Amino acid sequence: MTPPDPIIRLESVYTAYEGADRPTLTDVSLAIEKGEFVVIGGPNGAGKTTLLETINGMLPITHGMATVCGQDVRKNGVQVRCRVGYLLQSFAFDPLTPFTVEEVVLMGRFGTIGLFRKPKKEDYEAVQGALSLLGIEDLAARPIGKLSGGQQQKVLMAQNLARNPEVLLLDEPFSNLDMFAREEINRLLAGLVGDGVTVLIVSHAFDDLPERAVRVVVMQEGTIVVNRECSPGEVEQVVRNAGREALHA
Ligand SMILES: Nc1ncnc2c1ncn2[C@@H]1O[C@H](COP(=O)(O)OP(=O)(O)OP(=O)(O)O)[C@@H](O)[C@H]1O
Repeated sequence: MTPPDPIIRLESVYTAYEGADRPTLTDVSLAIEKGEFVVIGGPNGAGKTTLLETINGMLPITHGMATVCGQDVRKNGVQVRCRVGYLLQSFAFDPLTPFTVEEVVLMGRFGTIGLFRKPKKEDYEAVQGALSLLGIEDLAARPIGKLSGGQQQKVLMAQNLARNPEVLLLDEPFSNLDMFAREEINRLLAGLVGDGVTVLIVSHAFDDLPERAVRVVVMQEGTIVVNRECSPGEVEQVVRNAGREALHA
């Protein structure tokens, strides 16, 4: 039997921001299997967010090939984004944003519901399920803009989970969270990976990763310099070693 295709496959990908005179990602190749937990490290400006945006079909790929969930990212970005959850780095709502928490989480279902269609019972059930996974049912009726940064981050996580993503891209998801919330989200992520969801997480803090084998990817200057499996306890050392080697190169 032939093994299944990787759920994420990049082959010699170059990505450029609009108006930039040179590509931000250069010659990036990566194959991620379904259900892997991938930690992406590397210094500020190395291209970690750019890598997530590329996988999510948000940036023009100027060279190379990228498929996610079996879809060509260059041609079918919208279809890719329906199957991928993406938690943005340090996103904050305007205090006057006119939506409740429940409405913001329901927005995660829009790709499934379709434009101008009414949400169905199953959409509301998915919203309740996501709120309960994050332990924020009590916030459902609150205006999103009036919540704390950590609460907003949990709501955005719930929004992503409400769409039942096959791939979850998380850009520094712990930045606003207290230690208890971090532990809870980690348990949640371990459960999702156990259910076959593929998780990619950009982080600068590696102290409380789920207890399972992970793939660590280290980026520097727009390219991948390390890509290997290890235990969660080894991740920080792998990232540090890559940084030291770059300094002495
Ligand atoms: N919208 C943009 N337009 C042009 N260049 C950008 C844009 N966003 C990021 N860049 C550039 O792309 C490079 C990679 O940025 P990116 O945000 O991917 O880094 P990062 O590794 O996620 O950094 P950090 O750890 O600071 O979040 C940087 O040199 C940055 O200046």
